[in-house]
Amino acid sequence: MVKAVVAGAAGGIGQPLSLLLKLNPIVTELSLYDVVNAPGVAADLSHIPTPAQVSGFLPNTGSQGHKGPEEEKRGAVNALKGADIVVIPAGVPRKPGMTRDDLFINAGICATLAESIAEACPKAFILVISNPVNSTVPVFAEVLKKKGVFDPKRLFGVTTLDCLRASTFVASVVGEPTEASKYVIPVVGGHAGHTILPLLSQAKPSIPSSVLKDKSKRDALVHRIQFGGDEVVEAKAGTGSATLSMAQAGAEFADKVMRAAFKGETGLVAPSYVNLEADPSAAKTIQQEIGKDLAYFSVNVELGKEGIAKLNPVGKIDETETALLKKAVEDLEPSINKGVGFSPASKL
Ligand SMILES: NC(=O)C1=CN([C@@H]2O[C@H](COP(=O)(O)OP(=O)(O)OC[C@H]3O[C@@H](n4cnc5c(N)ncnc54)[C@H](O)[C@@H]3O)[C@@H](O)[C@H]2O)C=CC1
Ligand SMILES: O=C([O-])CC(=O)C(=O)O
Repeated sequence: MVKAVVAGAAGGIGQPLSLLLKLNPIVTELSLYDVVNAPGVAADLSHIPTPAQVSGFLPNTGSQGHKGPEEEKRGAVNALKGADIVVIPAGVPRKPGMTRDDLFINAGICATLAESIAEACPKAFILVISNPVNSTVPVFAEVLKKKGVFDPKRLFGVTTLDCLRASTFVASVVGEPTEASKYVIPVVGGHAGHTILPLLSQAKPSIPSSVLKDKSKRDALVHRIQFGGDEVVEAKAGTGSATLSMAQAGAEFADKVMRAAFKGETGLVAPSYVNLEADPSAAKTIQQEIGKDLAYFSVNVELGKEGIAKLNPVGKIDETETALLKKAVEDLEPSINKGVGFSPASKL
């Protein structure tokens, strides 16, 4: 029996993500939480004949009529009770002209949800989608630490959309647009602009040197992967950011985490933005590779029964990537510090 929770389930990502989790046969219970409309989304999905039994929760569930921070937490705790995996796309998306860092207002939402998780399901795998991921993952970790339940092996920043974009854009540039899914490109670093570092030199199958050695082609490709989110934000012209591709990305990553944890599948590897303490000996190697003692970084993660089984080193990178890595680390550090230093309004 596997209980999955989506927090932010009524939103642009939350709805299609909840649909995809409803279609995943590993999930037997699907609990949807949002500050609006979660019961409606739950009623809708509940008519699909798959194993997952669906329910929806609002902040004031269990104590009608009040919607203060305490009520919000109570509703979330009801939704989260006994969860095995929690996927979190709760929070405000970007509008044109904004950076992900401008979404730091989501830190408060994340801190409140982290408190509820600490109380309701401290052992759950936590998959953070809410931006800015580079800071919200540290926010989750700090709250969980204060509550004495932090397990770095169970906390994941979801960066899968960067990998999907890398596959799609690489396939298009090499002239194989219909073969996108065969390209696997590790994307390391973080999830914002220059912190997104696609390791094109490690692509499988490898990218032809006619692309890799052509500076303008390669720079354009890297830029498109790093700033792919902006393309969608601009195309949506003020109505939001990537939702459908993100739902697919979130569902793919959640599926891998669940297959490793609950089905015992081995050899499942995917990049994710994690606290490097999840694998202390690998952390040292990674920090040496990146030239800085960052506490968080996205690397290829080997998934297992307890979440993170092993962190893979960045590995061999070429000269172009070495320069990109320097910039990624520079930009990532302040975002991590901002998340670590965040003080939620409520007393933890
Ligand atoms: N990690 C990634 O690769 C990506 C992350 N995102 C981020 O995901 C987040 C959500 O994006 P969208 O779904 O497009 O936004 P949206 O505005 O459509 O949906 C967000 C949902 O969160 C809910 N919400 C707000 N406060 C809440 C709380 N305290 N508890 C539970 N739910 C709450 C809202 O009611 C809404 O239904 C944004 O921060 C966005 O930047 C978006 C795309 C990719
Ligand atoms: O660009 C945004 O704000 C949403 C996001 O993280 C992405 O699409 O990668």
